[in-house]
Amino acid sequence: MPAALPYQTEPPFTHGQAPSTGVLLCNLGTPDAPTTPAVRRYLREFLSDPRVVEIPRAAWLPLLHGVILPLRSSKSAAKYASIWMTEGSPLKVWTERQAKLLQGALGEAGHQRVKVRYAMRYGSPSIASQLDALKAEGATRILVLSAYPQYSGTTTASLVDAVGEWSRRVRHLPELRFVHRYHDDPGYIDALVAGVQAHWRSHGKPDHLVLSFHGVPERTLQLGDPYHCECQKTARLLAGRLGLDASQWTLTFQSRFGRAKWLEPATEATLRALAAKGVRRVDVTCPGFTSDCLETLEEIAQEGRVAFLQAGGKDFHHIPCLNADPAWIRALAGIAARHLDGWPTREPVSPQDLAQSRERATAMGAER
Ligand SMILES: C=CC1=C(C)c2cc3[nH]c(cc4nc(cc5[nH]c(cc1n2)c(C)c5CCC(=O)O)C(CCC(=O)O)=C4C)c(C)c3C=C
Ligand SMILES: [Fe+2]
Ligand SMILES: [Fe+2]
Repeated sequence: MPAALPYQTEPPFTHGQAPSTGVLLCNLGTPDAPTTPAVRRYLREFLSDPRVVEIPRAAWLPLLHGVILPLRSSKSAAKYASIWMTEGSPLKVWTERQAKLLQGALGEAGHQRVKVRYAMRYGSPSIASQLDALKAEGATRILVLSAYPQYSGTTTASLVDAVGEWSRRVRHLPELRFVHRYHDDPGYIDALVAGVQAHWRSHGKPDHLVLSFHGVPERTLQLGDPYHCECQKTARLLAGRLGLDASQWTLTFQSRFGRAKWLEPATEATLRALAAKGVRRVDVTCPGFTSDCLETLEEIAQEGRVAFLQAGGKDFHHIPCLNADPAWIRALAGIAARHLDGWPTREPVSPQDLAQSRERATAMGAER
């Protein structure tokens, strides 16, 4: 028996039929429901990714399956239940809206033939299913747009891995491009500035602004991950544009996981220290998260608030993420358009040409 081909059978690209370009907005992923089994499934997939947990598999997997999943799934499910929206998980709700709005914004910017979809690295809709869908819709070029403004091996590189996994079973691949970072993109910074200023117009200014980014193990910095540096740059640009001097803001890292040392200063410890120092009002915003999610709505807006108030602070504000803010959608469209512009179009052979080639090959075979 001949070995089975690793490829699926594919129809030829549909020549000249719109749309020929796809944009895939990729975010981290989230459980399908705020229940223990759904969170367990999600965490199992997420925390089994060697990009996320860089511990030798033989040591990590027994710990994950024997301790972490049994203990964490129900605790995390309760946290998810506290932030769940009628339409679903906030991360997914916002990412889906962003994709829809991005479709419109790209159309207005002259990219009418571009089809936008969104996907999740873990959970659904999977990256593979959405790449299949774009290809079936005729996309001969696909721009993979990360929802993370700052590059990290733990997140951005893992999106590339998932696309690579998909490509291994595809014969006629679309051309692929990746947006790895936009931590200092002027449109992104402008949208962040406008979001903070709008909050301050309605609620007045705080004594101190905390810019909280998701943490990663400190070891990744020593090993060459640019994430720490890109967070610093985003924070510097944002604070500068807000006219804050160094004493008025702090960059922190949240969401520590496990026993290893993570990037510091930690958000919660900083909130407690600020309160202890006599800071009465603190505002926290999370520029590295483009959508509100568990980490911003529960860890910051709920747990962070309690930590600050318990330590003696008087007033705590969580400034929402960019979500579906029109300035952000414009920025996202600008980022995508700059990667699409100048991407030369070379349509694959037409179905007619393909049929002729096949006929010719068959005829030559018959002559021999
Ligand atoms: C080793 C663990 C983790 C690393 C490294 C990590 C990096 C990292 N994560 C984000 C963005 C998000 N993380 C979210 C949730 C989340 N993160 C971890 C662990 C690591 N993250 C866990 C276990 C969880 C799940 C929730 C929990 O049980 O605590 C989310 C929110 C997802 C949601 O459904 O709302 C986001 C977003 C970044 C940007 C990052 C590295 C730069
Ligand atoms: Fe995370
Ligand atoms: Fe968290």
